Amino acid sequence: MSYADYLDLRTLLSAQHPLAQPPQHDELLFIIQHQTSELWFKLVLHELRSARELFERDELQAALKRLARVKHIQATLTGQWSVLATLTPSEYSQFREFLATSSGFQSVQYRAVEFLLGNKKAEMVRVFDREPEWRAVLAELLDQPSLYDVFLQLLARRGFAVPREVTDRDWSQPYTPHDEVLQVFRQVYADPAAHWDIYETCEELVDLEDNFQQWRFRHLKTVERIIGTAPGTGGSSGVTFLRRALDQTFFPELYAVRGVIATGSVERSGER
Ligand code: HEM
Ligand SMILES: N[C@@H](CC(=O)c1ccccc1NC=O)C(=O)O
Repeated sequence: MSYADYLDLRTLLSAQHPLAQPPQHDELLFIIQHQTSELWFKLVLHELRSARELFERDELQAALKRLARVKHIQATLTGQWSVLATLTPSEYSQFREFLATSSGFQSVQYRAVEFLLGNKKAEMVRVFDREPEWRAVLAELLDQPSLYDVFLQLLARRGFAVPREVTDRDWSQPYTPHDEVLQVFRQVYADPAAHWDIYETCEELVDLEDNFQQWRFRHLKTVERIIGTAPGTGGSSGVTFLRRALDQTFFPELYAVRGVIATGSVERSGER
């Protein structure tokens, strides 16, 4: 077996099909930027699914190893935006019309990562009505607990007061924050040494979300410099839509607890 056989390079390297007529030099960059992102999304999914299973089996250290790898992949994905940022508005406008109404909305792997991390949006499954295998993958993930859901179940098994409505619920629904969960994290963050592995896992999850937000931010800023405030090919408002995504959080109580710790028991003396 050769290098090319093992890696199936004939398939991989013949999968770039620029559409612009006359051909445009920069379309290959656009295609490869997306394809490499999709390859990394594939590995992120593989690692996150495994991390979720390890949480279910109470194998926290092994799960953390998976998350550490995901964080490095995210850093690569975020760094990669600088390659696409070399695409100027003039260059992009040479082939944008050939993309028609296709858009990142239709990335099944991206949506799968969002679902696994807990951003459940049932309506996004319908995007894949005409691609039944992909629709099935997403429908299955929609109905399964997210990484955060299984982490909260693990905390309940460890004896923390995580309410029943959190550990046993309709997983297809978006997660809603609970004060009881915030109190659990308050306990953990008030005495890290007493709950070290849990504390470490919480911080890994925050890193993961932080990295995800950095990817979103670089997407937004790259899009802004290439198409400004033009609406997206997928029918959204474009950068306004992308900016709103930055307000979303996968792990609400892990962010809320920071305010609690920062303020401690000190009463605030009026807002300014
Ligand atoms: C010139 C480059 C790019 C532009 C102008 C652009 C623009 C946009 C816009 C405007 C949207 C909102 C949906 C729409 O109305 O189309 C969007 C969504 C999206 N884009 Fe891009 N994008 C670019 C490159 C990329 C790349 C390289 C990726 C990597 C895979 C990507 C992944 C996504 C994803 C996953 C979404 C859905 C986000 C969500 O639903 O929150 N985009 N993009
Ligand atoms: N939404 C982009 C088009 C775009 O970026 C795109 C088009 C086809 C396949 C992937 C894409 N990437 C991310 O949205 C635009 O409005 O120009």
